[in-house]
Amino acid sequence: MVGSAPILETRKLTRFFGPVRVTGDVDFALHPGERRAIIGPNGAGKTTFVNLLSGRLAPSSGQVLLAGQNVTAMSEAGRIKQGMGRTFQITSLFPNLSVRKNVFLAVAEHEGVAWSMFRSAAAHRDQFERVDELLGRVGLADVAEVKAQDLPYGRQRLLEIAVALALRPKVLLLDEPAAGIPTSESHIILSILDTLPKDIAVLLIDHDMDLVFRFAQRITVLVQGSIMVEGTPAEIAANERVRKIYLGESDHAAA
Ligand SMILES: Nc1ncnc2c1ncn2[C@@H]1O[C@H](COP(=O)(O)OP(=O)(O)OP(=O)(O)O)[C@@H](O)[C@H]1O
Repeated sequence: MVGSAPILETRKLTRFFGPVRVTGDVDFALHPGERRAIIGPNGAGKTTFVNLLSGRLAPSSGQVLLAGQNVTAMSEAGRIKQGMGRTFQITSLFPNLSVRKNVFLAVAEHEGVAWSMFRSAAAHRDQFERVDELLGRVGLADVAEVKAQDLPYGRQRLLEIAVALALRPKVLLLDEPAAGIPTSESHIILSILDTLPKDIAVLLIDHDMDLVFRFAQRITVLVQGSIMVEGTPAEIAANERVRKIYLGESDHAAA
């Protein structure tokens, strides 16, 4: 990773809401295949930062670069086409369609294949194989025919990951994939994250510190919209300022 060009980068990225600076002068770089987490106290600006990366929000100033290309003015849809994958806290699934159909539509969209009721199954064989592979990867093969809306919330989050992967992202932004999942089950998310293709850079935001510290190779700590410190999980766990400001008294010795 050292020496490789960043796949995702921000330069002096800044966002105001009215008079309040919620993101301030953020210089950030994520490298191909990296496993990174962003942590910070409530209101630190984590979700705003991800929204600026994905194009959901426009910055007040500064730049976002994806694979070296300045995408600051590009729409969210445009960035997805360029390889910026994302899961959403608010689900973006088709609730009435089956798990399999949700993933199929994403695969077909990515490959530019128009879905037709009148097409033979054989014509879609490659897409069906890809759908099966993705369902297996996120552990949803056994519920492939269940409607998305009938899945427990945690498994809907897994389906979102499958849909995001169907678009073959270079970068995957995961905003609270473990939200709504009991802490005792967050290891399921971790094991899915472990199976993600190694060439995809993954940026995780989550409040589950066990998940964050087990997942990340590096952690970026955001405080009041700016990067306070970056480092390995061991460095962050040992950082006095982080412990005081964010982790408090709890001990998250890097697992
Ligand atoms: N659309 C908006 N309009 C005005 N203020 C906003 C808006 N969105 C977020 N904020 C403010 O920006 C700050 C950062 O919010 P953000 O949701 O990005 O933080 P966060 O670190 O993701 O918080 P949490 O950990 O609680 O999810 C907060 O003070 C929030 O109230």
